[in-house]
Amino acid sequence: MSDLHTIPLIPQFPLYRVGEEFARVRAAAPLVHCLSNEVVQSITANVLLALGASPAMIVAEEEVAEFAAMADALLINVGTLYPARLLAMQKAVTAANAAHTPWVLDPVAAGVLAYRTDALHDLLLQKPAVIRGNASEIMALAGESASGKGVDSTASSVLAIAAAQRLALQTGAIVAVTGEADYVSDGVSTWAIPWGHVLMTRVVGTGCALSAVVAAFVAGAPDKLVAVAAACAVMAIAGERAESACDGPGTFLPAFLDALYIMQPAMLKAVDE
Ligand SMILES: Nc1ncnc2c1ncn2[C@@H]1O[C@H](COP(=O)(O)OP(=O)(O)O)[C@@H](O)[C@H]1O
Ligand SMILES: Cc1ncsc1CCOP(=O)(O)O
Repeated sequence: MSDLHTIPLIPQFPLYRVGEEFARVRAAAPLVHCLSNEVVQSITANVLLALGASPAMIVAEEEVAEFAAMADALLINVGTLYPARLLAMQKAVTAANAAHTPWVLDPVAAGVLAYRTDALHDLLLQKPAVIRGNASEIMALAGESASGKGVDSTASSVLAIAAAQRLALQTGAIVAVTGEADYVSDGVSTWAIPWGHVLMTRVVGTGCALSAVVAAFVAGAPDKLVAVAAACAVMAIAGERAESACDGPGTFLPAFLDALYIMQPAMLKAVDE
């Protein structure tokens, strides 16, 4: 585990680049094939729609390969994993790789349960473009003896920076570790995304929806590291704005969707200049 005294200084991702990436995604309106968990389907689809992307939850073993090849990006989230779903995921990933469709892995509760942890290690061999998880999940995948509290992290993201960098080098994926601040790394360069609000952890699915947004941003991206950092920033900034317009978790969710919908790429540029 990293030691607080050895945490490197990580540069903050510039807001003007968030604006540029957001403009690219809004213009492209990417089609995102989501094989997510059964808890977060609705918030995931709504977040993608509010942003301007097109979600499709195509999950049947008979259909996933065909759809992964026509989508702009694929999301694999193991939150509610069972054998039939895992088989569909493996077929979707194989087809995505053959069609050069980038895919994102959300390793929900990695390290907590043996079945999903074994499945995740197999999926890692299939070259995800991005891995997005909380600190416990990223540390577990990087080989540390970390374990979350079910689907939640028991560690701070700042303590998982080294694990994220190592996992990126091991897999060739961009790794995003999220929490109080988000850190995005390709193993060589690392960006910090300092925005967000703790209320985002009091409604289910913000992390899972973020992984879907990461998939939307990575579709056709000229620079995947920049795309993933921008995706994290857009969600975190929307979280801050929603918090100031709500009373608690019940009103946070609609305020969050509104914040994503209202957000304009040009506004993000202007704040930084
Ligand atoms: N303590 C916090 N303060 C501010 N933002 C947070 C905090 N915890 C999580 N977030 C934000 O919530 C979103 C989901 O992250 P996280 O809770 O780490 O994912 P997961 O749901 O997979 O555990 C991210 O955009 C992150 O920036
Ligand atoms: C509660 C729960 N149980 C299995 S998957 C899941 C959703 C986790 O969503 P998130 O980590 O984004 O809050």
